[in-house]
Amino acid sequence: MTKLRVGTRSSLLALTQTRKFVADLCEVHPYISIEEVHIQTQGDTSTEPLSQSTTPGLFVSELRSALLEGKVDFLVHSMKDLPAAAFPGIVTACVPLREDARDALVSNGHLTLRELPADALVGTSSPRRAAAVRRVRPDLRVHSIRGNVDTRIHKVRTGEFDATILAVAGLNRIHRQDEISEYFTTEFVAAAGQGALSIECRSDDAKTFALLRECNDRESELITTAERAVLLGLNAGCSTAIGASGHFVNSLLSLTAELAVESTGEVASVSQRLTLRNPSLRSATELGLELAAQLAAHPLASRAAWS
Ligand SMILES: NCc1[nH]cc(CCC(=O)O)c1CC(=O)O
Repeated sequence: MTKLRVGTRSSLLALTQTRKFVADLCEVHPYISIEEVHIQTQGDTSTEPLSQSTTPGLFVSELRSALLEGKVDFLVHSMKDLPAAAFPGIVTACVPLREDARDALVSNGHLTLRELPADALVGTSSPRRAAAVRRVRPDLRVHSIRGNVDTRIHKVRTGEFDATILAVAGLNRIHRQDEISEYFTTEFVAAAGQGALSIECRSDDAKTFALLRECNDRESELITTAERAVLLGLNAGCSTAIGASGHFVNSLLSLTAELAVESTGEVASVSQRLTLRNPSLRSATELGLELAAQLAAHPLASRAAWS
């Protein structure tokens, strides 16, 4: 019996997705036993608006320290919470099959964004989502909202906010999809890596790497690699209103990226498709970097903040 310890945050979403991954892993490797280690991060305790944080990876640094110190053997992250740059001593062992990458509106009265009354208060701490609201509904108010997914839904249901935007994947995972009043498909582009998990282990731990690797989904890995390369190329941080969304069309990897000005909602959008049928992680990265270069050269880029 191989024993492994998994490090996870202890929010409802983090625990649910960790347990789902562990269940899938145990199906592939029935002789493994997994111990769950809960780790609190600065992101769980701080009340400062995320976009004003100067520490990249607020939700991950304690988790990665525990991994490097040998307190745990692997980590389950929401990929969206990870800074785009690689971390020394740590590798992505696998990207499991990605969930729904879209954003959704949770509102009182089950209204869509276009149906919300003028002056309605929308809670979001994401510059990308704030820009989207300002573009579609410049007459609404946008304020920062903090807390876990369940807390944010509660803040809408108790009337503190009229609506909030959340990832469909997170709502699905905690079985709160009934709260959704609108799915955003064409209005704006979702965050790079949204809906995907990133499973990490120490780069010198070949045995754990090999076990985890069997849970990799190649398409999810390629798509999210391209999306995250857009962040890398722009050196984007939490304050950047940037979206990147890839998918396979007839076996070709296609990527769209959007950079917005948070205060006005103005947006620069670029798309490109790889002509290769079997892309490598390297060619997926190059596609993302190419779109980042196009966005950086856009006249709007000088007014779109990035750290
Ligand atoms: N810490 C924010 C965060 N990180 C991952 C998700 C959702 C799940 C996902 O994208 O995988 C969320 C909440 C949200 O944006 O609604």
